[in-house]
Amino acid sequence: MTEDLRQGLRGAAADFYQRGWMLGTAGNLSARSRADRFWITASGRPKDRLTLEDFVEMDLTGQVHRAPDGRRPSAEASIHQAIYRQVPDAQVIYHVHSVEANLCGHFAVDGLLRLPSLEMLKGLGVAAAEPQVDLPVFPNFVEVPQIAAAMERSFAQALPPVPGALIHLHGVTAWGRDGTAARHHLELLEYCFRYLVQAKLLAIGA
Ligand SMILES: CSC[C@@H](O)[C@@H](O)C(=O)COP(=O)(O)O
Ligand SMILES: [Zn+2]
Repeated sequence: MTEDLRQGLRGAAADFYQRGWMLGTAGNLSARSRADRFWITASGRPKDRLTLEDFVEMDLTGQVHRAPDGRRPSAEASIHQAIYRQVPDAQVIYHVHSVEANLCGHFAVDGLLRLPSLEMLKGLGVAAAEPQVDLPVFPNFVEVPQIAAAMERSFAQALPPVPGALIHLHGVTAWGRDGTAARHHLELLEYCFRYLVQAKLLAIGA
């Protein structure tokens, strides 16, 4: 069972690497193994060639339970902890660094990125003819636990309108009730980012 979780994350990482979202070891992926524990990619590993030894099991307080060969958890594990603590439905979390996600950070106003008003947002849980959805954008503090704390404070007040968030000039994080849902959410957000960049190039409103 836990091997299945890690195999699922390996497959997702290889796929996201091919799309250019996890180059140069960028990004981190995790999956809950039980309510208060999750497997997460070890820090600094190449995401196109992860092995089963490239995952660390830890809990929601940050304590490491299994670390093959002394692997260290992702440097951004505190962000995963914060999301798992605040979003009970989140079973899988994907954090990637795409060019478009980082370009879109420049379009944010007061920490919010207005997503394009597309029917596809239905796949992110927003069913409206012309959806008006703002994605939260968090500052990229040098100390990662500060990013995690900002997210946790925000999510404790209200969860984002869609299952994802941006970190400014850093990357996007999306989650779901399983690997398939998390992947769909990430793909839909990335589609929105590409749309927004194209719309800006064409100088049209989104
Ligand atoms: C390519 S450097 C990117 C890292 O600083 C970080 O943002 C990242 O996403 C990967 O960190 P990691 O510790 O490997 O999980
Ligand atoms: Zn990152």
